[in-house]
Amino acid sequence: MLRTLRIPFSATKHLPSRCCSGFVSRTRYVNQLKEDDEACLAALQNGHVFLFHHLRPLLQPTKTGTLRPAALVTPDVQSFLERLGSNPSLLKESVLIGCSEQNQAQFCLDVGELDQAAVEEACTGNFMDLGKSLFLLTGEEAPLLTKGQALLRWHQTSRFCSATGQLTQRNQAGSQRVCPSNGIVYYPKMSPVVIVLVSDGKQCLLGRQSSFPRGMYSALAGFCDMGESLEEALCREVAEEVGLEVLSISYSSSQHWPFPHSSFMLGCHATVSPTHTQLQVDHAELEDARWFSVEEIRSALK
Ligand SMILES: NC(=O)c1ccc[n+]([C@@H]2O[C@H](COP(=O)([O-])OP(=O)(O)OC[C@H]3O[C@@H](n4cnc5c(N)ncnc54)[C@H](O)[C@@H]3O)[C@@H](O)[C@H]2O)c1
Ligand SMILES: [Mg+2]
Repeated sequence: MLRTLRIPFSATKHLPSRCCSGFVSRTRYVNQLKEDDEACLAALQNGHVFLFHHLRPLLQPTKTGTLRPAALVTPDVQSFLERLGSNPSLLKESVLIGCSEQNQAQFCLDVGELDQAAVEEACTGNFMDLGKSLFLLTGEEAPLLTKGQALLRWHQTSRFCSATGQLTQRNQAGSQRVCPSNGIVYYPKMSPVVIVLVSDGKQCLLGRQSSFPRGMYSALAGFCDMGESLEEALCREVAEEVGLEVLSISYSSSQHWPFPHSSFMLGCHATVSPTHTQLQVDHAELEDARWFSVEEIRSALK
């Protein structure tokens, strides 16, 4: 059986935004801050901080009536933290998420230990569910919040060494945690997931899980198993979920997906033989799977 992985040139359209020549220097600056705790602490003093409350980001209204993530300057954050009687070292729990085009380091901080309403009043904003926020934000701002939430969640749920049970210590950037007794270094974890639009040349295959909102169908998806290639995971998932054999694969693009934990979604197209399209749906995984014509997809997207 022929199974090929083709990376089309169009994948370049998904490269990160690099509108000015500072991309390399910003990238290296962020990398340096991950390595150097003192430099990272100094950058925090002059940086921008995005606040979360129990992993829900703070959004502020703009003059045009839209919402934006609140990029607060550190002295302002420090002063209202003091005013609200927070632990003085709370600011140091910020995690580094990037660097703006104005060369300002960007951090996230979860202030879940403080009274939510008091923080919202001090910052003239509201903490919102991340899933809902993503429908309200522009493409450029949403990834900052998903990255920040994922990193904050990882620190909140990965505090102990799985070999010794001891509390691990994070570096200032929050890019790793180290066990003080055996030196094991832990890095933020993502699970690779393949998501695939299967086609027989005329129709495409979509499925739905019983947990999806009514009427929603999506491309097939599944977690990669240990030791599998992307291609192997894709062929296994399609075989498991709908009982079809894939003939060819092309990679499309990738995306970090924060729900329910951090997944690294690898988007692909795949073809099956137009003479072997009979589905055998595994109802333990999918409530339904169906072939859809181009016209049906067009009218659903409208
Ligand atoms: N169409 C879709 O299903 C769709 C669309 C968009 C995003 N996603 C995301 O893709 C991810 C995977 O999709 P799925 O649920 O269909 O996967 P799946 O088909 O692999 O089935 C999920 C099951 O796989 C097992 N599993 C194996 N490795 C796992 C891991 N690292 N983490 C959690 N469970 C693991 C668990 O038993 C789990 O119940 C989900 O997180 C989902 O949010 C899926
Ligand atoms: Mg699945």
